[in-house]
Amino acid sequence: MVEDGRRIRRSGQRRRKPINYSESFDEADVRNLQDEDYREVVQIDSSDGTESDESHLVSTKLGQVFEIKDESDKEQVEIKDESDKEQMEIRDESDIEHVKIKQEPDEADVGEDDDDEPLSKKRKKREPTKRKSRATKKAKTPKPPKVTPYERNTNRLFENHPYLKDVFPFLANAPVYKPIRAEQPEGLTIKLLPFQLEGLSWLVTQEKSIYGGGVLADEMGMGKTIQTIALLMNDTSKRPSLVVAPTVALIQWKNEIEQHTAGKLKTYIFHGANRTSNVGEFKDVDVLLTTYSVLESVFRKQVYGFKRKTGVVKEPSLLHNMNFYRVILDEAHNIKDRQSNTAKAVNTIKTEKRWCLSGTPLQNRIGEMYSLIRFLNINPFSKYFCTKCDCESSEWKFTDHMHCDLCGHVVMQHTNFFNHFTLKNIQKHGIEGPGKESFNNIQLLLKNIMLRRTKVERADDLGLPPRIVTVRRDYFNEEEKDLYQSLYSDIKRKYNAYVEEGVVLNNYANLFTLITRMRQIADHPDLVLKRVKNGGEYADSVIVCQLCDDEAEEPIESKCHHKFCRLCIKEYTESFLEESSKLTCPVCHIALSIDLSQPALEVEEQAFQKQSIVNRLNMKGTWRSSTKIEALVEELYNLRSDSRTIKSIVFSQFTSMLDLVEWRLKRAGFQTVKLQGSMTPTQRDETIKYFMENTHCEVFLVSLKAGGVALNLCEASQVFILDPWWNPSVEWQSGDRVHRIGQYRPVKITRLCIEDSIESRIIELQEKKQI
Ligand SMILES: Nc1ncnc2c1ncn2[C@@H]1O[C@H](COP(=O)(O)OP(=O)(O)OP(=O)(O)O)[C@@H](O)[C@H]1O
Repeated sequence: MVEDGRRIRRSGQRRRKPINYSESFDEADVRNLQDEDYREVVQIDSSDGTESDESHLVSTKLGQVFEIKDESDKEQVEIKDESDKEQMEIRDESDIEHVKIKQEPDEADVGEDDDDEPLSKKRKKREPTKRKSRATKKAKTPKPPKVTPYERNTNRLFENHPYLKDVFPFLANAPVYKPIRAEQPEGLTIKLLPFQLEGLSWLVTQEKSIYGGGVLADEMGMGKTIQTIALLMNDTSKRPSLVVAPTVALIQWKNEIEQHTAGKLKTYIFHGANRTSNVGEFKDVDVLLTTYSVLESVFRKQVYGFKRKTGVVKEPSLLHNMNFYRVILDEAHNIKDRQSNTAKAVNTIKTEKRWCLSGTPLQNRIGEMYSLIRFLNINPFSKYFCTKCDCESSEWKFTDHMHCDLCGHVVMQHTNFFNHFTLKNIQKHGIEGPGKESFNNIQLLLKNIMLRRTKVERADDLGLPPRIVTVRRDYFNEEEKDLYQSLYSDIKRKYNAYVEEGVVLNNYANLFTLITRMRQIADHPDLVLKRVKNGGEYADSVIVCQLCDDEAEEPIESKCHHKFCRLCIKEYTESFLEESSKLTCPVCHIALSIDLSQPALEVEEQAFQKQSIVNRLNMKGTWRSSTKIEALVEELYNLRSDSRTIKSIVFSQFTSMLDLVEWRLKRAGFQTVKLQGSMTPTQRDETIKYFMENTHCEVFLVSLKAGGVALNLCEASQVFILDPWWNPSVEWQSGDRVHRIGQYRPVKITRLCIEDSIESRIIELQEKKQI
């Protein structure tokens, strides 16, 4: 029943006009594929061509797994999720209303309408004439328009917190941002481009404003780091600053600061086991650099403690006991889950100014902005308000889970400003009517706290060479085709059996894994045939992702002790947006509980090498390459020239694929380096340096899950993406590693695709969406 109900709702939603976020968020690029499209991709619905209710539901569900769905559905699903997620803290207004109507009816609630309705319905049947005359009477005395639950709550909010009325008029009347160029800061050795000088001027003005910071959201590779360093140099007496960045970007930050300030700013990397515990060492430090994982870890140890023989020990966090002048979050979307420990860890840092840097501040949902707004402390957007009295608070304080610690009113009577004035109406109305107003509200807010420029807008300043994206299409050889077909038939058979038994949803994770296998075969059959099996020879020494069956990249662990690549489990959990209550562990099927931003589990480098697929295969004897690998080899051969080295980056989401490619390329005479998740920041930095500085090193193999963001790899001008990723923005980010300032050669991005496999369908649908 529930499923049917859901299906009906969804089909209703599909009729709604699709919502295009990108209109308002520039290149927010929330491009998902339609669920009809998804069925086209996977084609595993009932074999007779008719679509059962359940198959429809599941194809829709699976569509969400791979983010292939209708945009209007997306809106519903995404926002619904937000309200689900915020169930405890940010209540649904309609819920509040529902409860209120029952608990304490007021004038509006017990209006004529409510009482008359059943009676008038009855009369409609029995006394048509009388009913008509009454209608005429009514027409003479028109009723005042009904106040919607939303309006009622808004009124109550305004009654109890009058200043809230002025928030949006204030934002609307704020001076419009006018690009003004700042002076090049003294001591900054890199000459800022015109738009970067404008950026610096905005950063300085913004710090002086009531917001004390904001979001610098220039497109990737336009120099957000440089502009921030310029801000640091603009007034060096304002210190210390804390930069929180992903591990992969940490050393890059240090290098850029040192290179471009001629050593004027003293840096300290707070990372690794040997980091100091003596705050005195930070006395002369201008910029402290750390990672999200370290910050989360020290926060956790301070708040929750850790186990020792003597019991739980709590350790004060050095970073949380310092007073910073400013905190800068690089790749700030790392805190988009506001309930994660990482978000809590950054929110509790003591600082005067707060900055978020991100080329993609909005990856999936508008709700993701909330976590950034909370960090930035943008009032009243980050606050909770009581609709019954003047109580307001930055924290959600309900010790007994029922009544507010401050005012005693119940949970339902509290709401969050951002949620009420932006999310709720978009959830209910899309961008029509009140939804449009909420959309405008978000735009007003962003206009005041965010600066975003795109490469296209600033093409003249940047002088970037063109970027060409092509798809190279190949066909399976006979052997691969047989294998693929048999796997495909197996999946189809299993799927149909699940449909018949009515247990498709229970086998969701199973299907997810099987489809990953189809994608792995398109790379090389050995990824499936020779994968590390549970309990197998290497199972103890390596961490295997329980979703992709590959060596886990940035492995993280669920409460039920199962381990996954961070990106795999993230995609998996995001696919349950509509029904988070059904989110179960793909291994043991109990309700899944996992902190997606927890620090990655440590992997022994030696174990990592020992278990490489290359060590498991007989590479010298009978090993056969694959269509995909040979296509890459051919492309790389074609790039060879006598006069110069053309460097390439090869991305794959499967580390085993990178191992095979590495082995094959070495045999073909290519010098390669490889970046993988298990490397320390120093190892990563040395590997990047080796590639950039060594002319003979032609190919850089990068795990999409580990190195898709925050890398500067301008020495290369060719990018090969070996396997399409469900979320196209992850692929675009990889291309931006080379198409950035400092690139003078035309950039070519080649996506390798096996035409007669699931890959061609994914690419087809991604292209369809981009038109
Ligand atoms: N004005 C400039 N002159 C020369 N090089 C520059 C300038 N601005 C930035 N760069 C270089 O361009 C590259 C990209 O800059 P940066 O890393 O700051 O971009 P970003 O916007 O932070 O990128 P991402 O979002 O990918 O992290 C860097 O190598 C940087 O040194």
